[in-house]
Amino acid sequence: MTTYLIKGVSVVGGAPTDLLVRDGVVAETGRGLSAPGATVLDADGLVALPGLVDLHTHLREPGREDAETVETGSRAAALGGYTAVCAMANTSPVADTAGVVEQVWRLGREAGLVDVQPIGAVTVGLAGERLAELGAMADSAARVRIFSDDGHCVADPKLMRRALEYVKAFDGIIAQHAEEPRLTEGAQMHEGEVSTRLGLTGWPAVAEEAIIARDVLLTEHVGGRLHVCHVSTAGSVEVLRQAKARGVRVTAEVTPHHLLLTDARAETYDPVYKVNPPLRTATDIAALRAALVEGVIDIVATDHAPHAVEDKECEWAYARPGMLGLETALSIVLDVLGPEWHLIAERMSRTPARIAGLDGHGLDPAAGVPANLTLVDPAARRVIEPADLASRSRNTPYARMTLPGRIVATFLRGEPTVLDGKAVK
Ligand SMILES: NC(=O)N[C@@H](CC(=O)O)C(=O)O
Ligand SMILES: [Zn+2]
Ligand SMILES: [Zn+2]
Repeated sequence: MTTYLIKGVSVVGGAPTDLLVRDGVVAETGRGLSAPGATVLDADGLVALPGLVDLHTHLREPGREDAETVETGSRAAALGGYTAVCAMANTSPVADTAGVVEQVWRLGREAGLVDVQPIGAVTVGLAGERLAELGAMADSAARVRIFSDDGHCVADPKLMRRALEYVKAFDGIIAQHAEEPRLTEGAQMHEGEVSTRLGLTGWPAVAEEAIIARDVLLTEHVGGRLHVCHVSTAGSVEVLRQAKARGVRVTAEVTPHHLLLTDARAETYDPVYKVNPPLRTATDIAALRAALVEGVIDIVATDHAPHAVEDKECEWAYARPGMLGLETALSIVLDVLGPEWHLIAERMSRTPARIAGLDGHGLDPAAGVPANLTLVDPAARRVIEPADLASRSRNTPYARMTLPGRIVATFLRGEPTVLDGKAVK
């Protein structure tokens, strides 16, 4: 195993120091370190962050390997500065058994680019009718702790209650895709001024807010743990704020795209902007940004949702919802929050690692800590070229935009997965 001496790096925005990475851990830190035989990386001007952790990634394997695989998605993640991702269950077959979650977990190990932690489905086939084998998935080699029917809402309140209750036995979490299905039948975009003008069926904010309100009450009632996926409205923020003030064990995520893009993008009729929940208004964006700073929203999660060309380059109404996120997330957050390194580390690494219970992740680089870290060049600016992305899909909403920040290197347990901005394998 190669030893690396990272020279002159700012650890989470602090004064420049050196990091000696040896045998999978940060062996030493301090100024003017020397280590004969070590590979020296000049990190002048770079910022070291704990490796990013994504609580919401679609890797599409098994079933849609034409859109992404565990390996290609893992490479995209490493290039984005991630060292761990949680893989959503809406694959084909659905990850609703110990067998499927173990397969995804094993594929992640084989790729060896990030730690892939499978999320299990809440209901069999995501059909919302009966609970999947939650206990068997928890006991499997994949040790599943987060369960989600993401892509679908667990709409039946009785099932949701039973799921929240069941996973308490192993301190599990239900991650909800909050969308009241009756309120979003045929929905194409955010319900508001723009949808009215374009004549597209609207997805009202209340369809999200009503489910979150119901679920925090259910969670409070059973004493469970709830995580709310891709929060997108100002009203949802208020529901979460009240729930947290009462001490309900609820956490929430926001995606980079919901922090930056508005429903006005739909005016282009380019389905690259079609996503679930839909892009909202500037007022929602302002509330989401403030909530992220404040901590009412705990984390940024990408909801990286690769789709094959034929599922995206078609008429808006027929296009699948979802957009890529892993390779651009840090740049968008940097653009939105500015170089607030502690906040970025908190919202993109420490807290998601803690929620998911990922040992060895989310820890600031310090002596004795597993070397899961990423080096960022905050001064760099780059133009996003879809063809250059490592993802197998091309559905980025940031094509040809110039974004701040570049991932220079990523280390997983002391082994580089990215060096000089390029994937190592
Ligand atoms: N976000 C999306 O628009 N799509 C996701 C599903 C989901 O996150 O709900 C997908 O799997 O493509
Ligand atoms: Zn979802
Ligand atoms: Zn998703």
